[in-house]
Amino acid sequence: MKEDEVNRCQIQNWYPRFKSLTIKTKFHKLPESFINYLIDDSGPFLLPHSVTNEDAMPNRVHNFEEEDDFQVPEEASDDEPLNRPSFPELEIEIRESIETLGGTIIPKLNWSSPKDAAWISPSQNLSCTCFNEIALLFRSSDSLTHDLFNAYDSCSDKVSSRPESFYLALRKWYPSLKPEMEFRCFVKSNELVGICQREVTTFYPVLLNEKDLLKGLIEEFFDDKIRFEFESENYTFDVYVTKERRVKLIDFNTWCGSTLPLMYTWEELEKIHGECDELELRIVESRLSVLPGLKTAVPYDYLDVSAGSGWAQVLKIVEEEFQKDDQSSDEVA
Ligand SMILES: Nc1ncnc2c1ncn2[C@@H]1O[C@H](COP(=O)(O)OP(=O)(O)OP(=O)(O)O)[C@@H](O)[C@H]1O
Repeated sequence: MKEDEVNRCQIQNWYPRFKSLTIKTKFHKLPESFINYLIDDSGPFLLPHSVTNEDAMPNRVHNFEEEDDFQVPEEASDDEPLNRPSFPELEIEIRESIETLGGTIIPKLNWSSPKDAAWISPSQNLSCTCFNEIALLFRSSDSLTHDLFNAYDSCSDKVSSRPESFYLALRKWYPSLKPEMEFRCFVKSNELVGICQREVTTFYPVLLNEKDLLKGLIEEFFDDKIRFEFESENYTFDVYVTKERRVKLIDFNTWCGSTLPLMYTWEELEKIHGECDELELRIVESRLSVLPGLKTAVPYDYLDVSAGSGWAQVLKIVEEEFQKDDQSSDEVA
């Protein structure tokens, strides 16, 4: 892979050309002081001081002394006051953009969203209404370390350790996107060689009936809108199919590198020849064939403790072993 191919997948680069096909997005070039704040591991984690009085964690205790039963530990009082970072200009510009996008957004850096950090947000998802919520998600995300440090690691012509500039992309938030309607599409030598379900941890029966229809819609979208417009030969893109059967572009990603092939393997995709082989839309065909999640990478089997599950069987064996041990220790005693 070449650096150019990686660069084309940065949202601030592809967005202007594909604006009409994707989610409305606003961009802010990030000052290096904010990038340093994101990567600084030296002290305690502090949210920026908000000049607009917006708070990422409204329910947390702000002033411990106001708590009825709070006693100041001696060593804690030495730490005050904490020097909180502040980015007043950026915060105000972001507030304006969020307002024009309807009040709620999902944030992204050049390539990635902080998708692994949703658990820390009070909403438990990636929606944000203010700068401090964005800062909280970004500081808590490991996905963003790809953008900050490793974006060019798979490049054969690597000279850059990071992009020249970082951008914050604010995308209008759609609360009712259905995960089963998101698909990843694989393009090799300008041919669409594979499509698959993006959320692979769940079986969606509806997809069994709609597979052919969805494949046709996505293929047509690729032929009409993407194939001759995106400059790379090998890449992936994610789409969402609306209930009106319109295909919306979510994102471009590289071929291989840090992009997950989801229900395929890269070896398998390399062998498909777009012109000869029939295009396949691969879905989870039954409850038994779900795959580990992207966010936690914990296999479903690990979480499933219901009767008859893998865990139930392991626990049964362990219990039997304990019983045997008990019996033999009884015998010894
Ligand atoms: N505007 C939006 N409103 C609501 N949810 C969204 C929106 N945009 C994206 N999402 C959800 O967030 C997820 C991650 O978004 P996105 O693809 O932009 O992140 P990413 O970091 O580039 O992910 P990947 O690296 O897997 O492509 C999407 O799969 C989708 O479920």
